[in-house]
Amino acid sequence: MPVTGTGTPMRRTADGPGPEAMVAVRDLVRTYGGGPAAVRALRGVTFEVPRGELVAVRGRSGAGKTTLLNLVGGLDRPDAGRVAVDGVDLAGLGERRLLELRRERVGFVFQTFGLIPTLTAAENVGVPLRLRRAPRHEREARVELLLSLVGLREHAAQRPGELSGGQQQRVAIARALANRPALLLADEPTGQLDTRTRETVLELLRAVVDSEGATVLLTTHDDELLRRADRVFELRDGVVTAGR
Ligand SMILES: Nc1ncnc2c1ncn2[C@@H]1O[C@H](COP(=O)(O)OP(=O)(O)OP(=O)(O)O)[C@@H](O)[C@H]1O
Repeated sequence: MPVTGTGTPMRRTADGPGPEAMVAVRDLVRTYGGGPAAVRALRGVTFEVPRGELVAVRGRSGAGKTTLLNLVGGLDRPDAGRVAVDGVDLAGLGERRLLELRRERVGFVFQTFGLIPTLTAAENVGVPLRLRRAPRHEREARVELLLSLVGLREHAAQRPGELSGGQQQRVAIARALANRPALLLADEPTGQLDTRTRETVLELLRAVVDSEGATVLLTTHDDELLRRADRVFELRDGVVTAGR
């Protein structure tokens, strides 16, 4: 069973992103607050994420990485500039269409995990499948596969409060992959993992890109993850530059 994506590996472009980039960001500006206390998190960010690549954004704490992922995922709106996902300009979408795009095309791994505390690990992973009313047998098979891929089969019945930070992070990754998103957005997806589980997650992220044709945009400080990325951007002083 495919882990994610469309099932068809996407075309790779050797000489940079073409017009059909999965994510295209132009002159993105996001300022929090106003007056002298205003924080200019993004000051004109432009970059593209080609389809079928694993792209990493690095930058110091507070550089604006989470802000950028939230804008790409349509969880927040920019003050200026454009975000297009899969050729769709997010500015042109109302809240309902944005929600549909997120549910159907995008998987999120948040730094804070965003798990529902009253649900078990398995139920959390199954949430996106319930939302799209997947039949029960499909849901159960998919949840089981994903939990074993992230090494958590034995923890299926535990609630987030009964799991370690690293285990919760892996539940969040499994949940983000539940609907086979074309685009996976992940904020520091290996931040809480030990060496062994980190390797599992690194391999999983590569697999969703290499075997399933998904596109991954993530933020990280993890050198090993940066090494395995197809492309690295650096976010510094509110703008993005090529990171390597
Ligand atoms: N809701 C908010 N209100 C006010 N300021 C905010 C808000 N969210 C973020 N900021 C500020 O915007 C800047 C960028 O924050 P962001 O969380 O995007 O950084 P980051 O690169 O993800 O950091 P980290 O690596 O620590 O997660 C920071 O200075 C932060 O304090």
